[in-house]
Amino acid sequence: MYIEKLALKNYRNYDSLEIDFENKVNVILGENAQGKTNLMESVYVLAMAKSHRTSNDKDLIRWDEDYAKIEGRIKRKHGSLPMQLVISKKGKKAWCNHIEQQRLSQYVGNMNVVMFAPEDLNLVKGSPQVRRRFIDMEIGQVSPVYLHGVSQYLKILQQRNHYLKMLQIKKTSDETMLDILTEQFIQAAVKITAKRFEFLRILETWAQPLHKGISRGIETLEIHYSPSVNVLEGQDLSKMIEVFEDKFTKVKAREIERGTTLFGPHRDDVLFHVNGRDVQTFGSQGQQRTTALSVKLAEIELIHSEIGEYPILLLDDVLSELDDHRQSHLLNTILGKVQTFVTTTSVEGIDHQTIKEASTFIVNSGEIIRRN
Ligand SMILES: Nc1ncnc2c1ncn2[C@@H]1O[C@H](COP(=O)(O)OP(=O)(O)OP(=O)(O)O)[C@@H](O)[C@H]1O
Repeated sequence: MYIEKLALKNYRNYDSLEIDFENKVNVILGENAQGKTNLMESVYVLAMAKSHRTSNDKDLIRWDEDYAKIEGRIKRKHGSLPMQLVISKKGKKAWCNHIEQQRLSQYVGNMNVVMFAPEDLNLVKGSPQVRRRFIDMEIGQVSPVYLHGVSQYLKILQQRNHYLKMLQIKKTSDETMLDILTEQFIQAAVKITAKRFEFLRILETWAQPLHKGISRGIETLEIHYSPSVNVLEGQDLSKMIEVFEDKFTKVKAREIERGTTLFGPHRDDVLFHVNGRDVQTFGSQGQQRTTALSVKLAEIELIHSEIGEYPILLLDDVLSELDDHRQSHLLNTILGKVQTFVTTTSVEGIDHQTIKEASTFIVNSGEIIRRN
C-alpha cells in the first residue's frame, strides 16, 4: 500500500498543506526545525490514531488553533481508501472510507506504517514500557481484536487499582468486589499474554535471518517474552488462568498493602538475546543498533505476511545515522516494494542508488515544495 495524497490542516507547524506522493522512495529534505518530523508524525498518526512521540494529542494541534485535521488517500490492492482523523481539545474522531468509526481500534489497521526513528534504539536500551508499547502498537496494526482487548484490560486494571487503594486506606473492608475484578482482570490478561507470545515468535522468525545478514553471519538473535506471572509459551488458556489465579491468591494481601496491581501484562517485558546474551545489558552499541534495525525490518515483512501488502515505511532522521553496511541492508530490503519516506538535512553520506532516484521534497517553515 502507499499514500498517494496527504492533506494537513493546523497540524503542528503546518497551517494548510496538500501534497501528492508516488509509490517509491520520497526524500524529505530540510534544515532543522522546519517540519520534517512533523510530516512523518502526521502520516504515523493518520495510521495509528496516536503519535509515536507524545501521548498528549493536544500537542499535535497548531498553537492557538482548536483542532487539527489529517486526511490521506491510501492506495491499497483493492482500490483507494480515504482516511481522515480530526483531533480537537475534546478528543479524536476518525473516518475510514467516509464512514465515521465508532471505535479507534476499528480504525487502526486500515493503513499500515512502520516508523524508524533514532529513539527506536530505546526499543533495546529503554524501559520495559517502551517494549510493551511497541508490541501493543504492532499487534494492534494487524489485529483490531487485540487492540480492543488491551483497552478493556486497561479499564479493568484502573478499576482494580482503585479498589485496591480503597482497601489499602480502609475506606472499605469488603473484598468481594476485588475478587470479581480479579477474575475479569485474569480473563483479559491471559488473552493479551498469549497473543504477545505468539506475535514475538513470528517476529523472531522474520528478524533472525535479517539480523544474521546484517551481522555478516556472526550473530544470532532471539526474542523472548518475559511475563511477570510464571506462564509458559504455548500453554492453553485454561492452564494460564490457573497459574494467574494461584499467583493472585498468593499476592492478595501484598497488593492490598501496596494499593496496586503488582503483576500482569502491564508489568511484562521483552528480552532480546544476541548469541545467547541479553543485548540490553551486554550488547555493544553496534549490536543494539543491529537488533533495532532487524526488528524494524522484520515488522515490514510480518505485516506483509499477515495482510498481503507492504506497509509504508517512515525513516525519520535515521538513515544518515547508520553506517554504509546497515544502510544498504535497509535500502536493499525495501527496494522497489515499500513506499518509503526518508527525512534528512542532507543527502550527503547516503550513497545508494535508491536515494539518487528518489523524489525529493524541500521543507521550509511548514511549507513543502517538490524538487524532482
Ligand atoms: N503544536 C505546534 N504548533 C506549531 N508549531 C509547532 C507545534 N509543535 C511543534 N512545532 C514547531 O515545529 C518545529 C519542529 O518541527 P520538526 O520537529 O518537524 O523539525 P524537523 O524539521 O524534523 O527538524 P530536525 O531536523 O531538527 O529534527 C519547531 O519549530 C516547533 O516549534
